[in-house]
Amino acid sequence: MYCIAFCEYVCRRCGLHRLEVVLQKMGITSLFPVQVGVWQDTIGPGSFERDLCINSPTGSGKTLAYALPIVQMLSTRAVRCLRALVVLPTRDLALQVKEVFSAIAPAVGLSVSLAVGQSSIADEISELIKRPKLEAGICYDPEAPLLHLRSSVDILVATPGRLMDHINSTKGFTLEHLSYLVVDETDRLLREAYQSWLPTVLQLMRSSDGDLRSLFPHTSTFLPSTFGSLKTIRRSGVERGFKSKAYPRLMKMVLSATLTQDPSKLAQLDLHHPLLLTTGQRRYQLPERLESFQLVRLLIIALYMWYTSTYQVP
Ligand SMILES: Nc1ncnc2c1ncn2[C@@H]1O[C@H](COP(=O)(O)OP(=O)(O)OP(=O)(O)O)[C@@H](O)[C@H]1O
Repeated sequence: MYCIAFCEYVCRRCGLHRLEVVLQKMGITSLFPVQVGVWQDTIGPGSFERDLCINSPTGSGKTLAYALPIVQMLSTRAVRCLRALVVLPTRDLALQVKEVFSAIAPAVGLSVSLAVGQSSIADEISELIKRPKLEAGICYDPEAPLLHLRSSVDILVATPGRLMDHINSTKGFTLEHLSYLVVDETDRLLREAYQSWLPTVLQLMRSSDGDLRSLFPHTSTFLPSTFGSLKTIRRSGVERGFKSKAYPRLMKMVLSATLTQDPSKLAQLDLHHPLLLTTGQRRYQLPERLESFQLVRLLIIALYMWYTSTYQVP
């Protein structure tokens, strides 16, 4: 047990060093405030225990803020499967984010892919799904190939429409091992439903195989489990469910330059004890006079407590 923890610690340190080298090559010598904030809340003791809502202006470095901790956390993964999904509303934004991941992830042996509209879905499938090499004398049944299909990527950057295409029709494409979900440009993605991608993704990650069958009766994507007996242990936290049974939890990060504070909209994301990180100017500020009032009120309370304890007022 301690041995595994120690090996993991050593691997993480190596991964961190490799990431530092890559960042230096990219000309990044220090982290922007949002990147420091997210790193502190995701790496280290208690990491990823809460979902994060990040509200930070355009150009403040949000992409690297989530890319760095995700790549660092996945750097010790033993088996390749789809563990992180980043969703963006447009193809151009997805391309930009994919470039950032592609710049850092290979340094720790992770592979990144893109799923966006206006590009060949066949090319995407061949990049996303690994087919087994046919060995001499072994003939796989083409009608039952799912046991042999595996993800060739660890991280996928996608737009909602193409993501839904893969969910509905790409054999071997599964979200069952997902540990991190990033919803970038959240406001925009929540405004437009895009084929109900969000409830679908959330449902897929919660459901048992039985539920999936009823949800997608026409697809064979999930049947049988692509990885046979392999079960993902999402180590970034557990939730207590029915009868306090613990089950692994997906970590979510939602970001925007103008993040909605409307609880009914945020509720769609099903966030777990969300923590709001905000940089730049505060969106809502107390009027100056109200802050002075708050200070005076605290002084009055302190004086009252001192008076009642000193003179033992009943
Ligand atoms: N720590 C850093 N040091 C120097 N440059 C950085 C750092 N982090 C990010 N950058 C650069 O800052 C620019 C803006 O970063 P990024 O696109 O991630 O911002 P953003 O907050 O995601 O903006 P948007 O809201 O437009 O998506 C990029 O060119 C990126 O390479």
